Amino acid sequence: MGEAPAFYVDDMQRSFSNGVDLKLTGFETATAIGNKTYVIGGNDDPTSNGVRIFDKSTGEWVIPTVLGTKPKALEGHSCLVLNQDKILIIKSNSKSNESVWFLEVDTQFIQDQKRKFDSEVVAWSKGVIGDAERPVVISGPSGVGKGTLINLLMKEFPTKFGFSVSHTTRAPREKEQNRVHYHFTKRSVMEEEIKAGKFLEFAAVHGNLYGTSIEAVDVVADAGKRCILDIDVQGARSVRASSLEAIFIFVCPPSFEELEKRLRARGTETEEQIQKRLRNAKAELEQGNSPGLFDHILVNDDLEACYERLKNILGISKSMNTASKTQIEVFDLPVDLSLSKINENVLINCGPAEQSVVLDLSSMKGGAPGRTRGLNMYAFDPITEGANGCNF
Ligand SMILES: Nc1ncnc2c1ncn2[C@@H]1O[C@H](COP(=O)(O)OP(=O)(O)OP(=O)(O)O)[C@@H](O)[C@H]1O
Ligand SMILES: Nc1nc2c(ncn2[C@@H]2O[C@H](COP(=O)(O)O)[C@@H](O)[C@H]2O)c(=O)[nH]1
Repeated sequence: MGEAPAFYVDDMQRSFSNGVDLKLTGFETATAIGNKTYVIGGNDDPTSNGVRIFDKSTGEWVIPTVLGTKPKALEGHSCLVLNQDKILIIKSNSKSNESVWFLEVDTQFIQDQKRKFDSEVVAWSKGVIGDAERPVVISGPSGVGKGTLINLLMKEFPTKFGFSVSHTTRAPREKEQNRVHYHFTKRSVMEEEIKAGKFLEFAAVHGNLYGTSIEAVDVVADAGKRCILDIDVQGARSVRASSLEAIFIFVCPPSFEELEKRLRARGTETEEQIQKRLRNAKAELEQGNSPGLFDHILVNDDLEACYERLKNILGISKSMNTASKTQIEVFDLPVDLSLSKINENVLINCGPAEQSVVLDLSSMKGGAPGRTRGLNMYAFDPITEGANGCNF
């Protein structure tokens, strides 16, 4: 069963932790793990960013750094502690596919971030019902044709793929649009955002800062699309070390001379910038072969042939554009619900008049920063199905 939290709520909806009034407001909940009580939700107070922590050992409140994209309008919800390192949050009065969230409070990722920030850190990840397709990281030297290949893919499969719009401190090129090709950003602003933990990865590339925000990847996932990231080799290494579980593809030119020809023919860089990019390309081509980093090496010789090979790697064909996705059943969750847990199953009790819902966590993977995928959710009638060998 779910662990009993070390707080209680009196008749006046006031929660106490070791005798201290937590002064819960509105839709806030309090969940205790060890010495800490996590107060979640409420009226989107910007100073607490939706999470505040009462530390019983010091008797002090702590406002943590909150990473990841938090749920919108986190009003009524129920919480359950999982593995003492994360809190499962089920939003009430919501669609089941939007209802499952995790707040990581002491996972390996959080422990690493706490060391980095030298302060209290928590991170949101959205629960995805079913197994969303793995994001695709495409790397390779400047001018090799990554953007050209990605454009072909997005044009042919507009409903299937979404581009992760990076941040950069470089100036826009003539036809580049802010928020479409990049989020063009001042270095000082981007540095602040990096410090605030908003980036999945970032790197200094050809003298500018580039980075993928957690939000850029979440926006694509929220649109139900498979995310494509066009990032350099350093960025690929960081993503490899994260929980994103992407497919990594390195694009090579047929020769160094051909790479230089393409970069010059594109006509977007000064001679000095071209020289810098070509110098960096040598190092990148060496790193592209680092063991364990890239899953596939793609030589972009003939564009059409290379594009076909890319589609093969991604396991797609033209017919997939129209093929319907496996439908996941969507339930309405009521205003009042409660949670209990047995083994890997969470029972979402929806009240006597409603069918209950089971959230099966056994195939759960991923996590912050990103998504927690592989969840299974189905309606459950405890009266008729309880006797039929279900796990409850
Ligand atoms: N297979 C190919 N054969 C010939 N030209 C190509 C091929 N692929 C791409 N190009 C051309 O090479 C140039 C560079 O391509 P592109 O801008 O896509 O490179 P990129 O890898 O995205 O570069 P960057 O990392 O600098 O953004 C473009 O002018 C493009 O039209
Ligand atoms: N680590 C990251 N690298 C990125 C990101 N977005 C783009 N890039 C890489 O930068 C170079 C140069 O790009 P350009 O648009 O200035 O030609 C190229 O290799 C891109 O792959 C990012 O978010 N993170």
